[in-house]
Amino acid sequence: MLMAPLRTSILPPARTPLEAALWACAGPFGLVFAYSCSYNLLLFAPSIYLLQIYDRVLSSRSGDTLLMLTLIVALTVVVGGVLDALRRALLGRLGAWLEDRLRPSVLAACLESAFRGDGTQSPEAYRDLTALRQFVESGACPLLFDALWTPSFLCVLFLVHPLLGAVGACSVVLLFGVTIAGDLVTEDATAKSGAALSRSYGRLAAAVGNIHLIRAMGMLDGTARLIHHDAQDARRESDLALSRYEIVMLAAKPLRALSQVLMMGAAAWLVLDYGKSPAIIFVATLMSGRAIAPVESAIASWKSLAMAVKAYRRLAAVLTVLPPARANAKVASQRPLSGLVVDNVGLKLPGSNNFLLKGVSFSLAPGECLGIIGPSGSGKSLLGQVIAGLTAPTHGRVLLDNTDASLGRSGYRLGYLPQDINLLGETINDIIARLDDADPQKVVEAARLVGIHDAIMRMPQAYATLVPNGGLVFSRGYRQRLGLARAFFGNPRLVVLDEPNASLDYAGERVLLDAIEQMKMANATVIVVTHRMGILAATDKIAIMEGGAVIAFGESEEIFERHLSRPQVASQVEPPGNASATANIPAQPVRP
Ligand SMILES: Nc1ncnc2c1ncn2[C@@H]1O[C@H](COP(=O)(O)OP(=O)(O)OP(=O)(O)O)[C@@H](O)[C@H]1O
Repeated sequence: MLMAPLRTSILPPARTPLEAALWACAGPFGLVFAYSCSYNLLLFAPSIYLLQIYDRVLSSRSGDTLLMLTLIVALTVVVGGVLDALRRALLGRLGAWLEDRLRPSVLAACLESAFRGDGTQSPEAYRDLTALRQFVESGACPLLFDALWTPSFLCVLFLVHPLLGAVGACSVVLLFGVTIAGDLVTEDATAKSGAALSRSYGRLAAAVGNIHLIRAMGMLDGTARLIHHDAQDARRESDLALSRYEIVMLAAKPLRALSQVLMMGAAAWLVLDYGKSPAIIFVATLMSGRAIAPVESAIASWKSLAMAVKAYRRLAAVLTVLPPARANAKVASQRPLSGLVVDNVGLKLPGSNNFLLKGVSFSLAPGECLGIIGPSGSGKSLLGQVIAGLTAPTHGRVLLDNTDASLGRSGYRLGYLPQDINLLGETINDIIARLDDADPQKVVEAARLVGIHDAIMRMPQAYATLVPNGGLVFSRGYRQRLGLARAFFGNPRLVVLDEPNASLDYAGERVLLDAIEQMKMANATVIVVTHRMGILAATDKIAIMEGGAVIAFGESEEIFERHLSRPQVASQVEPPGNASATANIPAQPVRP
């Protein structure tokens, strides 16, 4: 019951998932605050006990009063201990809840941020979530609540005598100043150390991902040296931060001892000159101890507080790039099919005036297949990526059934086969089903479509066979077929295939032609980027690209008639490995 996060109607609407999660924690945090208030109130008990002993017990010499007072104070100490344990347990569970609640949003935001080209921040932001949980769970949090009571203890000192209050307040301010100074002098080195450490982790992750290449090319030592240098930089900067911090903190201990001596001296002077009860010496010492303790503890946990604040800021920043809510796939599938419209699409790199794609416009009906051909570097793959929604165009737009298709906003299931096939997933099933918990029958259908079902069934665990190293163990042709099965999986509305037959043999290419025909029959719009003419037999339209622009577009027959030579059409599917396949594409722009 304690952990049921509250979200009451009096709270203003939260804008980000981080704010929403923190608002939801308001109730449990309030409870921790209440426990802390009770705990700190109970800390006054020993001082009152001392005053009572001096004022009542010693004068009356009453053993019963002493026993009663001692029992009451013992009870407050026990209750205080229980409250302290309760608030720590509550914070522990709250930290875990906060992390679980935020993880999906933070992961989505990290991946989106990587997609938008700011991938360096992603792993760090993901680690920040753990840092935030660790801070909430740590003892630093209760100390913050305790520190709120420092003014109350100082007030009591002022009430006893302004001189005692002044000594206590000066001690607190000086110790707090030392803490701030410690943070300021280490800020720069700590930031540099964190950046170098992130760099070394990033390099290690990249090295692990490319370990075969690194070993084969003899780059192991060089890679290890780079990572080592980054780690050394990180340690050097963190040593620098630590030594600066320790120098500043050298002042903290004597300052603490001095404040105690001054407090006792001032209290004793008040007893001598102003006839105050000797008990105020003990009360003053106890109260100043209580006022200074949270500040002193905060010195120890200042670092974790500062780091938690930085982690919070980074998380808040990364969560602003959350992907737009996915369009409802059900609604998308109910939309009337009107086809694909590529409207004056242009693409240029940031800070450059060089257009990689220029004024590309065409439209395709549902169930039509377009072949994109052209010389190397003409922009075929880039156009495929823009149509598939992997890259947003800087000019123009791509509409699928009258809905913006850029960055996957159409809500449709899209199929994409990249040139460099990266098979993500632990098993064959994962790879084809795109890591989804999909109907096994649909996975089998996709595998059958590209003709690899029998080969999969011959594997030791069929579709559950583990695929190590992203499928690098498989032949290129087999990986290409797995990539195709993944692209065709789940009846996609739009399929973009970049060089789908580059590694296929003659039989594989025939199967691919059949698969594309089936996709067309299911009303999918299919785009094929290719250098090899055989696959063009499946196309209804062909676009020829040159220098980022479409220089010819039309019905396949017409394009073959006007721009490509007949013999290749006649063969329909040529034997694989025909290097002269693009030889008939005109080198000079030809206007349709
Ligand atoms: N991320 C990028 N940054 C800068 N330039 C890029 C980027 N991606 C592609 N290019 C450039 O855009 C141009 C078109 O590249 P693209 O890969 O689309 O060519 P292509 O026609 O598919 O070539 P190929 O047939 O060899 O695959 C090339 O000059 C390429 O160098």
